[in-house]
Amino acid sequence: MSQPRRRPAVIRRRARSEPHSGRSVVPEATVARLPLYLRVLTTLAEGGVHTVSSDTLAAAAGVTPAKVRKDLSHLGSYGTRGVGYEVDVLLDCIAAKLGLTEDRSVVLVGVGNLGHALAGYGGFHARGFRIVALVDADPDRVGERVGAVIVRPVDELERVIAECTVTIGVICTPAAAAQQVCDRLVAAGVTSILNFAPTVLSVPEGVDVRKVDLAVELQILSFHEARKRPSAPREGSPGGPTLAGPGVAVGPDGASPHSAWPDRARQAPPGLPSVGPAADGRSAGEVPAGEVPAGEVPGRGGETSLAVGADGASTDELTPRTDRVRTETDEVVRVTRQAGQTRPAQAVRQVGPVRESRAGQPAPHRAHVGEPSPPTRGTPPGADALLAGDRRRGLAGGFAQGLAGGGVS
Ligand SMILES: NC(=O)c1ccc[n+]([C@@H]2O[C@H](COP(=O)([O-])OP(=O)(O)OC[C@H]3O[C@@H](n4cnc5c(N)ncnc54)[C@H](O)[C@@H]3O)[C@@H](O)[C@H]2O)c1
Repeated sequence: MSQPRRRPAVIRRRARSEPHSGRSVVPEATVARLPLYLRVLTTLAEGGVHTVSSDTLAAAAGVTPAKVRKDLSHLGSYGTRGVGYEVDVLLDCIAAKLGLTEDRSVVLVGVGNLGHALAGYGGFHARGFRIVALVDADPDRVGERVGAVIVRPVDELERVIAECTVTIGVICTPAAAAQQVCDRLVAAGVTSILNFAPTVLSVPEGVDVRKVDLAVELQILSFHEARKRPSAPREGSPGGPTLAGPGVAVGPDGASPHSAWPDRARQAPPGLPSVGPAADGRSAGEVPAGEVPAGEVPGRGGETSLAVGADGASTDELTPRTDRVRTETDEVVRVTRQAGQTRPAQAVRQVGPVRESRAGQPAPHRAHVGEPSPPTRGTPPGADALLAGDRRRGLAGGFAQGLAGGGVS
């Protein structure tokens, strides 16, 4: 079954040119941030903005300007001093690097609660991913229509993959069935798997697996909640965790690796893994000993501050950086003031206090209506307004809506 290719207008237009031809290795952490830049750039391009500074791009993506410049240098894109990056060119580069100049066909296995929500989410198509087939083992589900796709029996998995030239499989089955489903996907030619089942999959070399676990994300948030509001250990819970200090939970053996960071020392013990992906998209292994662990920001008094990402749903965008919160707030304040609105603070959801800049200095500016905001250096006219608007829309979280209601946003 061959479907006509449909790309988002902006990316489709970009596909004509191919400015990036390099085959250099791009670090995984950079790859993880490229989709963030792509989303920002797409918004800018759709709004008719031609250039963007690294400062503006960084603020919108939730990373530092230095990180933006470094990331983009891996693509051979250096921008122009005083001008910034050409939005069109950069969009081309990133789309090409991510392989988004062609549509990717996806098969989803396990059309239960989660599978339904994912299959019904329209945002994947807009980003170049078509769920071309839905497969389930339950005869009662077979024949059901979800969006434009009809659920097929799992017996047809191999045939579906061959028919639709599927290269990406999404597993939404119970954990017990996931490995077997994975094996079948791989045997049928699928080389990339997105696994939602709470189990570790074993795959041969050449097959990539990404795991999504929202419960893990909640647990990480819980970790920070516990640090913000340390509570006394529950009495009478033998074997349960005890508190060795403010927010530092250790197991009965005193050696829980994920929670053994001293609250104020702000240093990851050498050799211990991070509890989650680093704020800048690096994997745990990339955070050198001595650097602030994922989910933490340096600050006085052991404070931790978290900013929910622009779409409220992405792991990579859960960026615990005080300066990002402040920057976004400032931009939203400025834009909403221009628009004559009076309640800009609603546009930023912030978990935890924001008291300091990353350098540990008192914050020069807090967002209050009527307060002047600092100018953003090198920002082309319209870019900030566009991005602030995007962030406001993003807070509604199309993906989250899809998950909650199974609807298409
Ligand atoms: N990663 C996350 O953040 C996250 C969030 C929610 C649920 N989950 C996981 O996603 C999975 C699905 O959760 P759910 O609530 O949708 O469950 P569900 O029971 O509603 O749906 C599971 C579906 O898989 C089908 N299935 C079972 N075995 C199969 C097989 N061998 N081949 C094909 N289909 C098969 C079932 O018929 C059912 O339709 C579970 O493993 C759950 O733990 C993960």
